[in-house]
Amino acid sequence: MDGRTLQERDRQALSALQKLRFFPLSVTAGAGCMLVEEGGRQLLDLSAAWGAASLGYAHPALNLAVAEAMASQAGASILSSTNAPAVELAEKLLDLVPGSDDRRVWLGHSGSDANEMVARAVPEATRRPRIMAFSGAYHGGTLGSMSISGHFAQEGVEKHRGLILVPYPDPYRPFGDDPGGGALLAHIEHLLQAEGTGEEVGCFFMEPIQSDGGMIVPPPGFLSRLSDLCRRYGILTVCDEVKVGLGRPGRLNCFEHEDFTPDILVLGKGLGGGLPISAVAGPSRIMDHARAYSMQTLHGNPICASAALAVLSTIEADGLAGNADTVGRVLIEEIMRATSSTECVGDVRGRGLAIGVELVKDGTSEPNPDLARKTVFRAWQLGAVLYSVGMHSNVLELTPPLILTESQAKFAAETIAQAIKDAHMGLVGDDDISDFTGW
Ligand SMILES: Cc1ncc(COP(=O)(O)O)c(/C=N/[C@@H]2CCCCNC2=O)c1O
Repeated sequence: MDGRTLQERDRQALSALQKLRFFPLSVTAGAGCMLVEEGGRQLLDLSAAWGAASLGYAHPALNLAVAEAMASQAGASILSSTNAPAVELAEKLLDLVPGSDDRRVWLGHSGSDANEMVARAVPEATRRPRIMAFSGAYHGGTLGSMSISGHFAQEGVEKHRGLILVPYPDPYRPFGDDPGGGALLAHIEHLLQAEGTGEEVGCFFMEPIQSDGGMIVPPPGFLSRLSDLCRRYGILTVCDEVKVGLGRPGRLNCFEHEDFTPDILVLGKGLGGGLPISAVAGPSRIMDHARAYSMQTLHGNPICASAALAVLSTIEADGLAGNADTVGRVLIEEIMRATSSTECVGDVRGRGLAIGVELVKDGTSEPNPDLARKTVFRAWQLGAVLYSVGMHSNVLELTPPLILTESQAKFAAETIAQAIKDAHMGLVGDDDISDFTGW
């Protein structure tokens, strides 16, 4: 090309509207957990593109599945014709996802369109117009999914009429100073008891680990007790596992850690292994309540459905949920060991390979977003890719490919610890990150 770098061409050609940049990463190739950037440097990807590259990059099973699907392309969607990969994927998901009712699967492109469909279909099918959700939750970037989200990135968008947002149970910053979550459950029940409210709420959106809100793991038993409360009021539980599902948390479904089975499960990101596909599994009284109701031209295309089938079979065949559990424990332990002498790490938490490292002002629990931005910038300089999340943008999010090895986890921990120390010492200046606003 004309001598300009990819970053320069990116700035002059791609819209800023969809950029969430933390450092000048220009990717030219990838394999396994490694990304290759312009100029040839290799970096360890601890984000997997916000959890989408569940099998890492250029995985042979994915390559084969996509090539075979393309070679005999069975149409391009399931709107007006069906195809075997889409049907097989739906059957596979109904087999893998526990549930009692007669259920159906809806296939979409993204977590956003999946959550948007649920937020539209449940109120209409149940005639219960209100929705409950958690503050801090990121359920999507489309109007409908933003309207039922509670993350600051979705402020300024009109919320779903009658939306009730409640705090997420955060043992590190507990509601009512009750890390066990009992005070919060009482608060939620009080809201439901208010004049007929409980009967007006059709569903409650929840993440079993609140990811963009800060990789927050709820206290043991909270979601199971919340699920019981919802059931008492006839409220459907919608479990958004777009980022933390499909083996990432050390179990196939993250809700399995929480001893409850949701009425509706939303999947995305890692389902396609880097190709755009999402899925909703739910009761047929919701999922079949209308025809031609929530569709997009390429929904259920056989290429992405084949990719998803390859992802699911690889997760099962290679025991990737177990690998996430084992390697995730190593990663957390190594991060804790490598940062034990620093006072700016407030909390290290997670399940499997869904991990958050909360950065705070020394010796306090006060969020430190500036340190987080400079740490992820420094980590990139040192050869690791990770980003920050949280309602205070002070939590390092680790969602690496599920194929991460223990030795890569040890390198990751050392690199993260070094990046925190370097950033804390001032090796990254404000001008280094001025072009990279993050959230
Ligand atoms: C729990 C959960 N549910 C739904 C979504 C929306 O998924 P899409 O971005 O595929 O539409 C997401 C997306 N999360 C954002 C995507 C935008 C960039 C910031 N990082 C994320 O992981 C999510 O984490």
